[in-house]
Amino acid sequence: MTHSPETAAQPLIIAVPSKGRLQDNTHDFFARAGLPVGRPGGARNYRGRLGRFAASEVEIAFLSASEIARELSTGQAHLGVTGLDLVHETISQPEELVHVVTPLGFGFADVVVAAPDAWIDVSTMADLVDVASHFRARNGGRLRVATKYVALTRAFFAQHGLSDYRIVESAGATEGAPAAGTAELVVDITTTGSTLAANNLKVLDDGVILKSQAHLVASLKAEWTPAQLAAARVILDRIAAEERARSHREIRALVQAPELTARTAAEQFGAVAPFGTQVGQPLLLHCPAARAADCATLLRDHGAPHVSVTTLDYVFGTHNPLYDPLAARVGA
Ligand SMILES: Nc1ncnc2c1ncn2[C@@H]1O[C@H](COP(=O)(O)OP(=O)(O)OP(=O)(O)O)[C@@H](O)[C@H]1O
Ligand SMILES: O=P(O)(O)OC[C@H]1O[C@H](OP(=O)(O)OP(=O)(O)O)[C@H](O)[C@@H]1O
Ligand SMILES: [Mg+2]
Repeated sequence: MTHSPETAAQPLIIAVPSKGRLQDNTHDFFARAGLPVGRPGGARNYRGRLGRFAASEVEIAFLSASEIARELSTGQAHLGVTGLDLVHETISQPEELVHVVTPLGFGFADVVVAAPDAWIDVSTMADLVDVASHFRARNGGRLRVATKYVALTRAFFAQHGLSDYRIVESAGATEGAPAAGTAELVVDITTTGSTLAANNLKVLDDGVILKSQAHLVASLKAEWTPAQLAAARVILDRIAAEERARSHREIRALVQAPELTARTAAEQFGAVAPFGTQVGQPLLLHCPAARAADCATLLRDHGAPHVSVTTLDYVFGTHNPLYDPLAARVGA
């Protein structure tokens, strides 16, 4: 079959961070799902491949985390890895433009409001509202807030009834602004808190605007062809299978009444018996990892002389908890 240029297959485009702290974790995340990110031509090449997909099926776009949020909102990428903070900062109506597929368990950071330690009377947003009006009366100008999270700051301050302030856009070294005399307050991201502490700043008690981590995010603005959806399904299947495997343990034991034991393990620990139960055959359970040891004890109490607990690589099921909601939202 020949294709005219208009009908030639368009690949599924996945945007991944090309630098910064999300990059390595993103590559590890795809590799765990058996889908290594390939970058032929090295770090200067801005297009790559995923796993064994042909270039005509899946294309990787290497971008910065904030560009990824933007490309998802305009539909230039179908899927992308970026921080939730950037999704909310960059996209004005995230619920309408993107679908959050799953959190990824890395890139944790809080977007916070911080004030100088020396402001001993200020520990809440309400205190800040008080200070803001006095500040204006005393200094003539408005309280200045250094940040690159302009949209998040505006929305959060409005929510707390704080309007007497001015934003000073800051691209880097934001925490240095108060000491440098260019702002009184800071809205920035913090992970360990050491940068804030080093700059004699404190987070307000109710000053956490957003708790962020890296997420896999899908675009609702992109055009989703059947082929692109099919590729997304394979990818999300692998990711879901790996996630389920990582969060569960396989437990095996010979018990006298497997049916009863399986039911008890389900009730107490949320374990499932994916292959059913049969008297005289070892009972095989998949149990949430955190409860696996307790579940093993239960099996011993139910007469098992020996219980083995192992890790899993992949667990594929009929339902795909990641793909199904996406398909529903893009109307597939
Ligand atoms: N300690 C941290 N400091 C900054 N960002 C962090 C931290 N921990 C996690 N992140 C996340 O990393 C993402 C930002 O990544 P990165 O700095 O690479 O992107 P960028 O802001 O687009 O690039 P640039 O900083 O060059 O403008 C955000 O989602 C942020 O929440
Ligand atoms: O709470 P902490 O663990 O101290 O981390 C927070 C700091 O880390 C980031 O800066 P980064 O070092 O990435 O420099 P950047 O401003 O150039 O992004 C961020 O902008 C904060 O300044
Ligand atoms: Mg940065």
